[in-house]
Order: sequence, then structure tokens, then C-alpha cells
Amino acid sequence: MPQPARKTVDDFTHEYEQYEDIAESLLKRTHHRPSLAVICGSGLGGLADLLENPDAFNYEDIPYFPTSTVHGHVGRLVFGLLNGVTVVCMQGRFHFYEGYDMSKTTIPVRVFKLLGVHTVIVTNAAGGLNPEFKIGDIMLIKDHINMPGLAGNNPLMGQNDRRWGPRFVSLCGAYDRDLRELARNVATNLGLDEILREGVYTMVSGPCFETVSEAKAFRSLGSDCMGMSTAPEVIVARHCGLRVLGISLITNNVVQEHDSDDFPDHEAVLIVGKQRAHDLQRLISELIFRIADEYEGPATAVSDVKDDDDVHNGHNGKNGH
Ligand SMILES: O=P(O)(O)O[C@H]1O[C@H](CO)[C@@H](O)[C@H]1O
Ligand SMILES: Nc1nc2[nH]cnc2c(=O)[nH]1
Repeated sequence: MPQPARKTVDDFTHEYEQYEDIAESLLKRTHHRPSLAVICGSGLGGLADLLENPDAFNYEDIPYFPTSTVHGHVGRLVFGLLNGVTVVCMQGRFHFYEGYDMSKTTIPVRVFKLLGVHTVIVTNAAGGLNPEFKIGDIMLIKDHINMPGLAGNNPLMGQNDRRWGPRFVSLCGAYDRDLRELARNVATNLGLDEILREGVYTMVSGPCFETVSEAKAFRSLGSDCMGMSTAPEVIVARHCGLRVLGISLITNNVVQEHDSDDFPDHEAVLIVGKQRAHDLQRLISELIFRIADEYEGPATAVSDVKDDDDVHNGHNGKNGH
């Protein structure tokens, strides 16, 4: 009997039932029931190889999923145990510059919600703008500037399905303050405080790296580092009430001098990712243990979303208030 054709990302029209379809197909194929998710940035996917009792699914084998096309993004969803906690890891993410609609780059985030995840750790490789940052520093994201979003490319564009969240989403406190405090404490305990930073991430669409003048402009706007991801995932996560911790690895200095001979290079980004992989893995692994211990339970039930969504944002009240 011929197998039915896989439903591809081109068939995806954002119906709630399609997300359910994806989640069900995964839950049928793994006994793991994760409460935490990790999105691994460029060169940071080694974390997923540490999971015990793994069940790994190539993105090609998941209904409606986009596929990874960027070097340094393996393209697998891996379920398993990290430090005794059941997690699901995206070993590679989707980027807008790969040609996917913004809302398709974030499909996995809503799937996480349906899988029972309450907290997402979003990681990325980023270029440092803050002159105090060094290559190899780890930056906790306290906020973002979403350039594509400001230009009209927001993943929540289009009709709003209230089963996910409200029409208008507050992004105040999107990067959970308590989780950042926990991360600082964990980093100190692991002896990583010397390389730990905190700051603002700016997303540009890519795939070009920014010009020197753009970099200078973003620095003057208060940005500490730059990348081509993360903001859409965080928006969708907050929309459906997931708690978010964002971590940038500073893989290069963004050139801010017109006469400089330096230039950014993706292969160099991946090398720094490899060099810092062990420290990041220690940090995330310990954080996951502590989050599971201290924050168990859903951040916000989807059904908590009120009808009057101009007033209620349906999110965990401790964020952004
Ligand atoms: O954000 P992640 O996926 O970590 O990757 C970053 O690294 C790549 C550029 O080197 C871009 O994709 C940028 O977004
Ligand atoms: N935009 C941007 N993305 C990156 N990802 C890793 N490094 C960089 C960088 O310097 N700029």
C-alpha cells in the first residue's frame, strides 16, 4: 500500500487542529511528556545529544514542520531526560531568512504548549554590540528589539485564535525576571559569573549581517547584541502563556568602525559555539533541574484567557506587572 504523502509546511494554514495533529503524532511516537523545551541556536545543538533515553525525530518526519537549511542546525526534535528532567529540544531552529513566513518559523512553540511544556529556554548565537562584551560571553536576554516585527513581520499577524491567547499581547517582562535571577544564581554557583552578562537582543531578518551604520544605530538604541532569530519564538511563547528564558552566546563582535578590516562570518560563529558548548550545557542542564524543581506547573492555562482580551492578556500575572 502506498504511504499517504507527508503533510508539508506548505499545507499548513495555522488551524488549531493542525497544531494538535503535530502534537498527537509526536505523542504517539514517544512516551516522554516534557514540561520544558529548549531551542538550540546556531552551533549550540550539542545539548540535545546529552539527553538520556532519547527519542529523536527529523523535522522531515514531523507533519507540517519546516526543515532546517542552515549549517549548524541539525534539524531534529529530541525528547529525553536532561539532569533527570523530561525535556524536548529543537536541535536547530527555523529562521525567517530561510524563506518561511514568520508564523511558520514558530510552529514548534505552539506544539510545545500542546505537549504540556510550561517553560521555554531560547538560545541563540549573537554578535556583541556592547563594548564591554567579549567573545564567548553568555548574555541573559532581558528584552528585545524586534526589527522585522516593527516593520510588520510579526508571527501573530492575521486572525487571532483565542485558544492560544489574546489579540493584543504585552511583551513587558517577556523574558521572565525570576528565571533570569535563577540563571544568575546558577551561573555563580557554576563559576560562570565572570562571563555572564545581561542585555537587550536586537533581531534583524538577515541573512545579511548588518552594516556598520546599522550596527551603530542599534547600539545607540540600547541594544547589546544582534541576531536573526528568537524574537518571534518569544512572542508566540508569551502569547500562549509559556514562561521564557532567553540566552545569547556572544560569538563575535559586531563591527562598528567603518575602517575596520573585521567582518562577521557564520563559520566563526559556529566555532565559538563549539568552544563554549560545555559551559552552556552545564548552565542549561542545572537550570532545567532548578526550574523543574521550583516552577513545576503550567504558567497559564489556555482556558484562562478572558473574553475581554483588550483588558486581560491571559498571562502569568507576575510577568510584566
Ligand atoms: O539565532 P541563531 O539561530 O542562533 O543563529 C545566528 O547565527 C546565524 C548567523 O551566523 C544566524 O542565523 C543568527 O540568527
Ligand atoms: N545579525 C547578526 N546575527 C548574528 N548571529 C551571530 N552573530 C551575528 C551578528 O554579528 N549579527
